Amino acid sequence: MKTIIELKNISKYFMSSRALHQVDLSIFEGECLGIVGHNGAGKSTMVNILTGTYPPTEGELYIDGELQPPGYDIFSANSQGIRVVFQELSLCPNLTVAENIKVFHPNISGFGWKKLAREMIISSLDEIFPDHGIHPDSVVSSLTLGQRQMVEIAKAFTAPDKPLRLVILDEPTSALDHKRSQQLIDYLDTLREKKLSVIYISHLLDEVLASTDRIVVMKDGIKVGVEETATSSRESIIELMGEAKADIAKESAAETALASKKDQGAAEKKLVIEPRKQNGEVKLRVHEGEIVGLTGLAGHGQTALLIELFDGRKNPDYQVHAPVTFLPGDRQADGVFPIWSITRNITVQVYNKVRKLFLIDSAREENIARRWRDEIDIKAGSIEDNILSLSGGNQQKAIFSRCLESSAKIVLMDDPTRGVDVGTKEVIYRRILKEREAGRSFVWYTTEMDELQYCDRLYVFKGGKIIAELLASEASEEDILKASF
Ligand SMILES: Nc1ncnc2c1ncn2[C@@H]1O[C@H](COP(=O)(O)OP(=O)(O)OP(=O)(O)O)[C@@H](O)[C@H]1O
Repeated sequence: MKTIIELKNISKYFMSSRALHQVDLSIFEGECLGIVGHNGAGKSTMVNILTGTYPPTEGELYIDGELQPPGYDIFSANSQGIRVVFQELSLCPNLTVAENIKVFHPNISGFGWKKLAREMIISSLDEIFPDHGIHPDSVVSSLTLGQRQMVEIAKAFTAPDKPLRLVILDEPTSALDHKRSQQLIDYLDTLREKKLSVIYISHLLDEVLASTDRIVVMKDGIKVGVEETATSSRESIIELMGEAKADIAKESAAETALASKKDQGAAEKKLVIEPRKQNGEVKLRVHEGEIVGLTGLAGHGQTALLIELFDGRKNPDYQVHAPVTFLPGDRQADGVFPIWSITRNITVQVYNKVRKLFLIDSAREENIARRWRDEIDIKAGSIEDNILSLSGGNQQKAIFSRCLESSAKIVLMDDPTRGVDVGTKEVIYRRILKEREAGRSFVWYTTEMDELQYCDRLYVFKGGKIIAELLASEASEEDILKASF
């Protein structure tokens, strides 16, 4: 197979923190290459070096056998047909979808630019996500997170000037539901014939196994293995990522079995969320010590309901009888406080715990942050570093810690494990189950079918309304999909 891009002996340091160490990697023409690894393993850093966002501290990058000079940057990468869809989406929220295409392709100009930009994005969306329902004149901020992710992906595949060589997708399905994720995987399958190479980075190992030809496994900035997908398995990948995590994954099966038996008895428990009026429609009810899952196709009102429940003023339909906390789905827009440290991001909701008279006691703050860092493995140089120095998945863990540290009795979660690695997810699930035992209630919207097995009851959404209530222990994936349509 023809090698189109090669990384040789690449290392990257941020001050004294090592993100990549002596990594060699070849990318073949027309292949779909998976990259997996725990949070902070160095996947995004590798992408940033490939796309010229950062220069490597040492090492060489070859494209078509030619060594790239020290000034290799995002423009050089773009001009050689290398594109990326970053984990944190990059569309301008105040512009329309078509205007974003114009910003991305400045060469589209003249009187007809708008028509051209509209056609370009719609034909790409139609090809990847049939029946997507996105209008090119919609302002991006009015789209759901999933729709923005679809636009971002479709945008990467538009190429008015030069042919594409490599498209890098970093966690492309993190806000997409099952149907849209499958559409993307089907589309990637068609690219081999066009000799377009793809790098697919994801913590969803089943998706990586379904879409790639080879899988590179990263651990602590080092490439620890390359597997042929055809002979690889979920277990062998987890093993390469670290044995401890493989053990955790095995234990989780037992936890899951325990979780699925937990719905009994809920009826006798106190209701903490209940509808104000019953008008014949299915309405959400949440009991003390219960995990309620919200499901259905993405963007059908699940996030909107969580926001309504969080903000009492927007909530005409429900009575909430206990304090709530909210774990937002859009990490960059609503989750992190970007100028604060990791510690302050974790403790911002619990000033009562860190206050000493009228001052904040930084030792107390640090104790809380350290406890969470150790429990859910937040990979940070120092917990006093800025939150943005963390990898995406580690930022997500900090936000999760913030919510669970609060004393709120009800935790509203919008896709809480988005971008979190497979080992830590299991730790998070166990923590949620433990909190439920202690009487906490969770309302959990997830785009991952697997996570629904941790819930007691499920509500399926369609067109902004709840259309079905299912008992999690009795509902199969098929039942949920049937109800969604
Ligand atoms: N701008 C930065 N400043 C300081 N450290 C950074 C910066 N960017 C990344 N790092 C560090 O480099 C390491 C690798 O991060 P990277 O984002 O590549 O991980 P990742 O494998 O993509 O993780 P995730 O799965 O969470 O996205 C992490 O320890 C991270 O904290």
